[in-house]
Amino acid sequence: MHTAQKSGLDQLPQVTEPRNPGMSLDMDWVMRARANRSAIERRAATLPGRRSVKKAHQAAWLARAISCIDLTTLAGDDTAGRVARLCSKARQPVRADLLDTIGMPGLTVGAVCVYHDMIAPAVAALQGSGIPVAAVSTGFPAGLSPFHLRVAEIEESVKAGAAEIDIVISRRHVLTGNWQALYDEMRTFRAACGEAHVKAILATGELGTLQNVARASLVCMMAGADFIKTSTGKESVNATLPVSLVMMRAIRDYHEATGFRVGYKPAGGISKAKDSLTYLALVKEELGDRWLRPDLFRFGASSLLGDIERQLEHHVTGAYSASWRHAMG
Ligand SMILES: O=C[C@H](O)COP(=O)(O)O
Repeated sequence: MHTAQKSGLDQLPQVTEPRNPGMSLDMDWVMRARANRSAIERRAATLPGRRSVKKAHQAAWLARAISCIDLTTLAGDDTAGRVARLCSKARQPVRADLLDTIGMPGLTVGAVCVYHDMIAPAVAALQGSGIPVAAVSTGFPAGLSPFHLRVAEIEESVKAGAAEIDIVISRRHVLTGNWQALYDEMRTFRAACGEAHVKAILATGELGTLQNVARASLVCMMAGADFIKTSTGKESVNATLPVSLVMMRAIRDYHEATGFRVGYKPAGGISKAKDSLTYLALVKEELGDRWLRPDLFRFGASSLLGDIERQLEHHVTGAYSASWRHAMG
């Protein structure tokens, strides 16, 4: 039997999901959304210690994690050369012989995520690979530039070849409870994206409460987000398990009520293979197997791939290599 089947993971043929069209803003639903912090934190605390993925199946789960990575570089000193190197890594994330051994030849990451000016080199370097380029947008990371420029930035990035746009929401709309303003903003961003898929970055570390996270998640989905994403990677607190529980449950509620599946992207500070397994197990438990695919789940991460590669190498060869051998860009 194939490694992936034995592991409890299904194979990865393309599945096409109808895009979330959004709906009108339902304020009753938004205000009903609550988050019981102590219950959520208790549940989150039990997750990392659990052996939800058996050792023999880890290679298949780690390979799945790779397929869901938005391989990211968002640094002020990014260059076309660094992005090109990152894109070769995206095309072949792990040594070919390791992938053959675990029965996953041709595995790639989910997308490459860059700033606007790096879209062109990324598109050129990924040509023919089928790997989409995602661009952070709308005045990332703070989202405080003039609104018309934020909208224009989306349009420019789509024109430059980005197939996915990671927008940042205005945190102040959440902090002041101005849900209509958040909805209108997100609606406009979604429209500017056109065919490109839009990920709504909530910057959860700046939203104050888990209840705000639950409400902002719902409002962004109502406004047509294809994905909701935790963080920019630049806040002082980025992806966490409690926040992930709240956002996944909002996604589940939205699916139950509307029939549309919205994707989930934890981002920022996820750098260890074992953490990626915890997240995948949580997705499986909270949302189900359908979400364990790159069209509905991504890790936003700049250094996770290096650790997963080391763990896979260890799995296959029994030895760890030095981390410098797994440079990203
Ligand atoms: O969206 C992706 C994040 O910016 C990456 O954060 P990271 O560098 O902590 O992995």
